[in-house]
Amino acid sequence: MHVFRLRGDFETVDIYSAALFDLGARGLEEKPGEVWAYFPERRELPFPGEWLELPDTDWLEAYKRDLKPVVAGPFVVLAPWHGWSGEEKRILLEPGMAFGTGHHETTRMALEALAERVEPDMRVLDLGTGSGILAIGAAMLGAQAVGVDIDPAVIPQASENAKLNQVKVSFDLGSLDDVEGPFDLVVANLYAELHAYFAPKYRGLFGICGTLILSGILLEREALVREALEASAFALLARRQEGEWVCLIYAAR
Ligand SMILES: C[S@@+](CC[C@H](N)C(=O)[O-])C[C@H]1O[C@@H](n2cnc3c(N)ncnc32)[C@H](O)[C@@H]1O
Repeated sequence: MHVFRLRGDFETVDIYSAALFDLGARGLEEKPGEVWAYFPERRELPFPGEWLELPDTDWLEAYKRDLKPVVAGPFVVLAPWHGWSGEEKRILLEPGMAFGTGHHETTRMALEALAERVEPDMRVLDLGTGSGILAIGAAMLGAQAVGVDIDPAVIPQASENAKLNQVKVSFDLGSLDDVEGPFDLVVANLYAELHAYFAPKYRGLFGICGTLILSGILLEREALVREALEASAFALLARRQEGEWVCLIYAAR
C-alpha cells in the first residue's frame, strides 16, 4: 500500500479530500501533525506531501479496528461486527476500498436529505455510488434504487453491501449518460465542478418534476454550483451545511 503524507490535520487537509478520492485515494487517516492518504499505486499529485510504503494489510486492519458506528438522520451505518441497540435503520457496510462509510460529512448530509425526500416506490438514481450506501439507504426507505459509478472496482463491493442489507439495488458501471430515466429523485455526492458541468444534463434525468440532491460541495465553490443549476431549470428547495461542506436540494421544474 502506498501512503501519501500531507502535513496538517483533517480540518486543514479537508479542502483536498474530494480531489484525493477522485485521484484514486482509498482512505484518509489522521496521525499526529499529518494526514495519510492511502493509494493502491503511486501517482503524480498536485499537493505538497511525500510518499511512504506500507505492507498491504496493515492499514486495512487498523482502519477496521478504528471504525465507529455513524448516525445519519434515521440511519446508523455499521460494520458487520458492530453492535447497536438504538432504533435507527441499520445500514451494514463491509469496509473496503470504496468511498462511502458514512464517516464523511458529504455522505451523512446526503443520507439525511434522502430520508426527508424519498417516498416508497420512487425511482432513485445514486450517481457516483461508491460503497452503494446512498442507494442502499434509498432502497431501505422503499425506493427502487439504481447506483452507477465510473470506478469498476466499487461495483462488486456495492452489490455485496446491498446483499448484506437484504435490499434489491441494481449497480452498474457508468455515469449519467448510461442510465435510463426518468427518475423521481437523483442523489449525487461528487464535487462542485462536476455538478456545474453536469447541470444541463441533470435536467434530462427527470420527467416533468423531480428532486435532485447534490453533495460533495465545498462552501467556497457553492456559488459555482448554484449558478449552473439555476441556469438549468432547477429551483433550490433546501440547503445543508456541515463545516466546510454543503449539500443542495433542488426541484426540477
Ligand atoms: C465522494 S464518492 C461518493 C460515494 C458515496 N455515494 C457516498 O456518498 O459516500 C464519489 C464517487 O463518485 C464516483 N465518480 C466520480 N466521477 C464520476 C462520474 N463522472 N460519474 C459517475 N461516478 C463518478 C467515484 O468513483 C466515487 O466512487
